[in-house]
Amino acid sequence: MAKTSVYKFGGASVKDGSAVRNLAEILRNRLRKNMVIVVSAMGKTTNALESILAKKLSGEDFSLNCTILKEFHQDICQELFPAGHPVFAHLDNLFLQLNNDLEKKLSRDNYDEFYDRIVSYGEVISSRIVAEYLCYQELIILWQDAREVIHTDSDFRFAKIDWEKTRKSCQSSWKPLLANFPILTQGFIGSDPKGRTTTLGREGSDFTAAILATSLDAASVTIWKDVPGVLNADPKLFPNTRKFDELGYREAAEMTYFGASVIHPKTIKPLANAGIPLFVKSFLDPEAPGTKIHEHASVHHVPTIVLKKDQILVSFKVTDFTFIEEKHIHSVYEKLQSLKLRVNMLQLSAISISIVIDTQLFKLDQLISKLRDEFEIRYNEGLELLTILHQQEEEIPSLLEGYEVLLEQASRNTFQVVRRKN
Ligand SMILES: Nc1ncnc2c1ncn2[C@@H]1O[C@H](COP(=O)(O)OP(=O)(O)O)[C@@H](O)[C@H]1O
Ligand SMILES: N[C@@H](CC(=O)OP(=O)(O)O)C(=O)O
Repeated sequence: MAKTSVYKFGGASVKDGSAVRNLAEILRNRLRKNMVIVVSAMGKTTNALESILAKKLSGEDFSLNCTILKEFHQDICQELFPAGHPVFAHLDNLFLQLNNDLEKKLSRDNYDEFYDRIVSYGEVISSRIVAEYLCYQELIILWQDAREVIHTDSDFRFAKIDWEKTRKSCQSSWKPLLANFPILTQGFIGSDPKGRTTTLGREGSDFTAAILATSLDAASVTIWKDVPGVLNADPKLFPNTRKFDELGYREAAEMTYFGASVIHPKTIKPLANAGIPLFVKSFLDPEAPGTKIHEHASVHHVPTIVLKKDQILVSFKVTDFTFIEEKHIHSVYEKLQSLKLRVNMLQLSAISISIVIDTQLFKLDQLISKLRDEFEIRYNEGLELLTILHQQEEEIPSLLEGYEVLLEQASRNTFQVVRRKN
């Protein structure tokens, strides 16, 4: 039997009617049985659902947001389907369910579980529309709910995969189906042991593609993006970028670790372990080769820039005239871990620990309240973390022009700076 291949289409590739049409054209000559297509929510739907949740939490009226979101999807359907097509009833139904779920009680205590339930609608709605459109185009595909095979723990918003159970479900439920049909499913979502919806972390659909690929022993994964492949910087932020024709798993993982948002950071590891190549290709130029990420890529030393926005620099200063010791670091890391906060950069001085973290709702307040008895805490918000791999000294000043530097760190291969616009 031919090996499975996995395609992933993110939000940008299904952001409007013509994007969905383009997706169908990409699949027209490529779709075959044994293929899994993973789709994300359409455009910025997840952000829109997050805004609805924020309004609900603060007791504001969010009905207009829901109407706008429904109209956004309805407009896409009107562009793709004739009046009276069953997709319109599906859409009505899903928005009815979403509104019912939004009626339920939300507090800071059940926020994460509630969040997962609500934001999952983005992927469910998108996958319904895309599946209906493909079938309407006679590209026959089976719609499957990812929550039936992607098993996780109950760590809502950052759920961890139960790899064994996921593999079993993929092999027993989906493998037989794939022998006859391609499957279309959702990225980003899974279910916990009680069957409750979980999510894998923002932008987690790339990771879903990797989970399904390893669980189905796939031959390859292709993620379709609005860029020609993996470049040496985000082309939306930096001019004169260069595309990598190939990258080693390790290099790609390093780029994503520092924040290159083109691939979700958890995607590479399972693929590397299983030796499954990852192709990053452009949905705007599907015939172009893109970037191949695999084991035997030749090593390069091209300077590579990664920019992470919305960063907070927090400094913890000891107040009792002692110096920083292991116990201080341990204490800070323990609290960070309990809040599921990842450190993007760390710097130690004799009397302080400085960390850089992502901006996340409520988290800074919680961190400060947990540590304010031990340390004098200062923080700066609205910062950017700039990482340059294989830096060339002469190019650094131009990247810092017009910025104030708050923290800087360099090793032989990596230069990092926390900066703020002047
Ligand atoms: N090194 C990089 N190479 C290519 N694209 C990058 C890089 N770093 C960041 N990006 C950004 O990643 C975007 C594609 O990823 P993303 O928006 O998450 O896709 P999707 O949500 O459609 O899956 C590009 O539009 C680009 O702005
Ligand atoms: N829709 C989710 C999951 C995702 O991965 O989306 P995208 O493939 O558009 O990055 C998010 O926005 O976080």
